Amino acid sequence: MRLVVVGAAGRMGRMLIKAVAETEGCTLVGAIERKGSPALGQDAGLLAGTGPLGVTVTDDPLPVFARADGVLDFTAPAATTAFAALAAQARIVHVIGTTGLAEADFAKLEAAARHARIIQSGNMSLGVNLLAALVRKAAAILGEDFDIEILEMHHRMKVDAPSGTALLLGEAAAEGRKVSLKERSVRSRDGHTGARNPGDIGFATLRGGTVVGEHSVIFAGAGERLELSHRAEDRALFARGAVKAALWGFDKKPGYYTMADVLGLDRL
Ligand SMILES: NC(=O)C1=CN([C@@H]2O[C@H](COP(=O)(O)OP(=O)(O)OC[C@H]3O[C@@H](n4cnc5c(N)ncnc54)[C@H](OP(=O)(O)O)[C@@H]3O)[C@@H](O)[C@H]2O)C=CC1
Ligand SMILES: O=C(O)C1=N[C@H](C(=O)O)C[C@H](O)C1
Repeated sequence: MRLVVVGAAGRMGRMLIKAVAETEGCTLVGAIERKGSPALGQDAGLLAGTGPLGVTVTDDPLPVFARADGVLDFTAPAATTAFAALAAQARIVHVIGTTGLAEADFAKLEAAARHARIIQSGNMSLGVNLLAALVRKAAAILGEDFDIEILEMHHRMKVDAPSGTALLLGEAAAEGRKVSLKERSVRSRDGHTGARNPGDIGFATLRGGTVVGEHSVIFAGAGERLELSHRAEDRALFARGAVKAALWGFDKKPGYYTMADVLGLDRL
């Protein structure tokens, strides 16, 4: 499968280049960065620390998408919606790991998925997607007597909050409870907030150091507490998940898919 990495010089971009180079059946055919990036003109393999791959980083996605089967995209919301339109034009697979997407961005991705095969997830790891299935189940069984709080910690450079994973886990909890996350989520508390409303789903965000990604979903009941947690120890995990998603999407029809589809977890 011929793959392009966009946001090639980013923390995830470099991991993705390495993962593509290390995966049998995949070839890197393009690496894209934004205009003005110091990475432009460099060999993508040297950028990622794999040794030369003969692919030069450019800022012009159009000709690169035209010769690709798929694009791996861990960038930023404005870039991702623009890349989705190009992936739709080229009728290719678009794997999206970018987080911090707003409702309007999701609407653009849904539109692009009429022609592209979009696989989007706030977390590309098997562990987190299994955790989401477990959270859905626990929320359905435990009911509103148990307060749900979602705690996450990431490195100091992360720009969006709550994390995409925290929101994915919140959606799973809301689905389990058959409520709308939008209506029940509490994303911050400060000052005299009053007592907790039964049925709320709370989020707490920590940022610092080099933490790759840690998430806990806490079910706090009367006299007992259940905690389901995941700790990512290496970003390579997400990159391998993204490549797996691209390979899965190769022979699928245009549409909007998630990692639960890729991993077969939607049936749990
Ligand atoms: N779903 C998952 O499993 C995971 C998701 N993520 C998400 O992936 C995203 C990226 O994370 P991370 O790698 O740490 O962030 P970085 O900031 O290190 O990387 C993002 C890269 O994208 C580049 N970029 C931004 N806009 C464009 C554009 N228009 N064209 C080309 N390149 C562009 C940035 O360039 P510049 O620096 O010049 O802006 C940067 O090099 C975040 O949203 C993060 O939350 C991260 C890990 C796992
Ligand atoms: O920005 C990151 O680093 C990560 N982002 C994703 C998220 O927002 O959940 C996934 C992972 O936890 C790392």
